[in-house]
Amino acid sequence: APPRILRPAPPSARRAAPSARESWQEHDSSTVYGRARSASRDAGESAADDYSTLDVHVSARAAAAVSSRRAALALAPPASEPSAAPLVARAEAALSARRGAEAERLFVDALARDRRCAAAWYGLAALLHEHQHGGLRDDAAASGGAARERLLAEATDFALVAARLEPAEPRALALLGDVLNDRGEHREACRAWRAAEERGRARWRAIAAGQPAGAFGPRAPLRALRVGESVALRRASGRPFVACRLAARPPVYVLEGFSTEEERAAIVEAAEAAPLRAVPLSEGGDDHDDRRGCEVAWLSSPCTSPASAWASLMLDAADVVLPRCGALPGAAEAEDLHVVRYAPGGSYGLHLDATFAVPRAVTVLHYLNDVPPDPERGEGFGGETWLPHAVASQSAETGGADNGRLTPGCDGVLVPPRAGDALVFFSFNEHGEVEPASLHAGRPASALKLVANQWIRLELSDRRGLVPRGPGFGPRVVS
Ligand SMILES: O=C(O)CCC(=O)C(=O)O
Ligand SMILES: [Fe+2]
Repeated sequence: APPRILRPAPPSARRAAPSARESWQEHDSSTVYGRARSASRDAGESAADDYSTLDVHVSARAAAAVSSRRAALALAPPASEPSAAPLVARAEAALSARRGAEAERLFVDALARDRRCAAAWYGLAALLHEHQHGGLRDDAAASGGAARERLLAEATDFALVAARLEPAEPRALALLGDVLNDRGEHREACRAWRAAEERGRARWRAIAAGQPAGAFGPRAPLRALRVGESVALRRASGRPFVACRLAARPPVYVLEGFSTEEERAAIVEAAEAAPLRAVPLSEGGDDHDDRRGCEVAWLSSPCTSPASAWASLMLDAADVVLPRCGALPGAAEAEDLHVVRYAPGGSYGLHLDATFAVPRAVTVLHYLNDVPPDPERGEGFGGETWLPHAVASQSAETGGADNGRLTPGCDGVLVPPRAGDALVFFSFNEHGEVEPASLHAGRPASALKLVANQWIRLELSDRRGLVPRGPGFGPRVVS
């Protein structure tokens, strides 16, 4: 899940002087963060998506910011390529490979060709947001204080422009929420997230309506397994593994022996060489991030690095879990690999991986090392992944003692990290809705714990992608 780091935002100059109006600018009202101020909205009562209009101040600031970036980059005037699309595709690949400076040039260049290119505005906002989190190798991680504020202010404007230009898309508003949250503008962040969810829900309702049964669930043969049953399979690469079903709702599986030692070693090595970002313990502000004592890094998906040592791991896993459903746009697309390294004692509190705006249909959590049980505290303190509400039949009620409390080891599913295993669970139910029982946690680790999250989306509308493969792939039953 994207980290949300909260720091108090200094009162900043939010309103720059408006400059000349361009044709793509429309509204001229006094707004903050792209919406008209009104008493009821300020009280947070309205969840209406009023991001489909754009204030002239915001658009003027965004245009000025792009122009000054363009000047700073000393880009030649746009000439040869008439279309922004190829530039955006290259920029997205550069961003995924953490080449921030190159991504910036390309996005800015794309906007010089087409000022209405939503993907470029969104990409620039994502880039700046990631900069301030230190998730890029370039200079950016160093920027703190005022520089950080400036980056986030620009990211706010860019996300608002993108949200206006693609009114059916949730991604820009989800990002806007993250950016505002980072600025300490929590109420505004909530509005943006709510509006993103509204957009996402409408989108998934429409898509789900046209799907055959099971489109959102596990593919065969995982689908047919009952809880407690297992089946011996082979990865497309030929490696044998065993799939075992752990819960019915949500569908939860463990794929035993799925990754190879070489793949795990390569992931760990690359993550340590990548800009690992610490998720701080509190003090200075990360009270609201429910991770403790861990660091995170992103590694490129096979889309941008088809030759990476973990590309076939991700492709094979995508193949095993989701049905290839022609009507569903981009089924089996994955984000970049999200590596988490927990120090002893590190943990990740209960959370959902998916929202309508961030439709992570399936989580494949690759365990990269063995974590021993805690000799004193026992179950639930060995870095297990816990899904407290997971149940063994569709109709079963969630567990819990008389007091209604759920306990690791008694309730739900508790999966110990074992090198090579992959935990698979589905965050969308058969109706294409987010499944609340997919709530999960990383329990306190007794020792160093390394995992890699592979999030497979129903649709991949942001910069991270995995090239879908042709028909004919999929796990083979070992006879
Ligand atoms: O570390 C774990 O066991 C869970 C990690 C997780 O849920 C996440 O990174 O989203
Ligand atoms: Fe998670």
